[in-house]
Amino acid sequence: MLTDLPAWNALTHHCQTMRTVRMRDLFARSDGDARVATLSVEAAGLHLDYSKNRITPETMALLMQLAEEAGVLAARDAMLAGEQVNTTEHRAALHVALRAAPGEQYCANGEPVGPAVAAVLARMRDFSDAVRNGTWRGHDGQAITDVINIGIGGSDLGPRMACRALSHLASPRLRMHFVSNVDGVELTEILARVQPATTLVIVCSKTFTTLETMTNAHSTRDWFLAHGVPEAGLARHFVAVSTNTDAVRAFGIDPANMFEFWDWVGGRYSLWSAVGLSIVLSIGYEHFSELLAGAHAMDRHFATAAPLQNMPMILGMLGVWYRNFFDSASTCMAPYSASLELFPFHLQQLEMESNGKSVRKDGTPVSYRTSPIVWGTAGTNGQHAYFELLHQGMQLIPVDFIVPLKAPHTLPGHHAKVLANCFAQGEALMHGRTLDDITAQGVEPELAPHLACRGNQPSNTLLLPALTPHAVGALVALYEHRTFVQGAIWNINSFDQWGVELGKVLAKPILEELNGGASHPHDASTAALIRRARG
Ligand SMILES: O=P(O)(O)OC[C@H]1O[C@](O)(CO)[C@@H](O)[C@@H]1O
Repeated sequence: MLTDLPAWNALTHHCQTMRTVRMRDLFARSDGDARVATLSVEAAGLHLDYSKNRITPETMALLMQLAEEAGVLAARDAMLAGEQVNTTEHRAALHVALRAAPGEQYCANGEPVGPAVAAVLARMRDFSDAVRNGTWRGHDGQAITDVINIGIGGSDLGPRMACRALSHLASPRLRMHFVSNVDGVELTEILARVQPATTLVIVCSKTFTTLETMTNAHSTRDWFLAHGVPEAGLARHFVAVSTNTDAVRAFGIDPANMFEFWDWVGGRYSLWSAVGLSIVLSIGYEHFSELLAGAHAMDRHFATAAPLQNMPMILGMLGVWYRNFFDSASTCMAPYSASLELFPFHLQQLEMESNGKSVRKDGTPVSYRTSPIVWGTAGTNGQHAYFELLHQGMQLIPVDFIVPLKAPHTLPGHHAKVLANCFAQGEALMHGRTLDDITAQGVEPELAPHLACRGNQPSNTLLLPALTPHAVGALVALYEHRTFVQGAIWNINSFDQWGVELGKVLAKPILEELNGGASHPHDASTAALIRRARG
């Protein structure tokens, strides 16, 4: 039992002390520089300063002791060894194999996966080169100008986020579009902007059965046919990314135009696989290789660095510290870069679909908190929206500031303002503004309480050298491994997602009823809503 471990008990006691410690006092001591040096770490080109946390070196030692006692390192090694760590689906979770260096060998179910991975990557390279250089053309011989990725969840969020993050490297000849929502609005808007003869569609779905994706794919296919593309010409406009060859064929896409991936790749860990085809098309294979190399560098770091120097372990255990010992319910992601604006959405699926669980691997209920709510938006926008609550609200909400040191553009003057605001927010959250501070400035006593900022709010600051594919790859892999560390501590299966199935199952009979079919039994509220919708 996690809560019976010696380190858990030691942390429970230690937390009593740390609740009363103010970070500004820790920084005010003469060893402030030493604190920063001790509580900073480098990995895969990223720099993490985690000194603005409610911790001391003793806290970190205890957290790593907990990781050791809870078997996190053994769990990591089992994942890397290709064991079936996804225990309910009896699958390995080998996303690291998708970005392995040549010569590294990973096996799923005892079979080496490297050759299959390399073969698909080679096909992705050849295909994307052909589309990008105009060799692959639409049915009437025109070059492709627009690519639509139709997918949802992991088949959308990862590639959409990466294309946005690296849009400064995108081919000016290819416009990328992403459709996920089944509501038809996204698809209608995109189809109004593209021409069928010059549009390539990627139907991206691990299962090739997902309601949203298949609905959007069928509507798009109908749109092509209605706009003069003959059935025989569709092969120039549709490719598939999937694990399900039969369903791809049944949809009408030749398996020769299918880019395969495998059941040991979880949807939310799949942007490194053929699911990243849209990324390759957008930024080119060389850049995609650098993205993989950045993730690989983080994988090697995670696999080999000592716990106290191990960035994913540090971030993961800090998350456990606040979630389990301070009962913090949510965590805020604040990338100070519009290019990274979709990163919090990617993380929402990564963390909450992975660790939003309440039973342990053996099916028994957990007796402690699991995944916090992950939320956030790009800075500096967030400052003018919800940061008030971070500074003056009631809850403890750790913040991760993520910022590239160089801008992906050449507009003068902007980036220093981004950095200044990012650093200032971390400083303000940590330092706060006490009544004494305010009174010393001569503020009227009635106004003073309204100006006070509680401070002592924890944050991490993660610096990327620039928005290079390598740095973005390392960043995403860092958070994948952070999620893994936390799942291992909580002893839950971070690789299944049975909870989302229930809603999918219940939607089927409701859809039949909305389409005029017979009624099914429902609770009174749902039945009334269906009656209203039917009119
Ligand atoms: O790629 P698929 O099979 O269409 O699934 C899409 C998404 O649906 C889920 O299975 C559940 O929402 C995700 O885990 C997955 O990324």
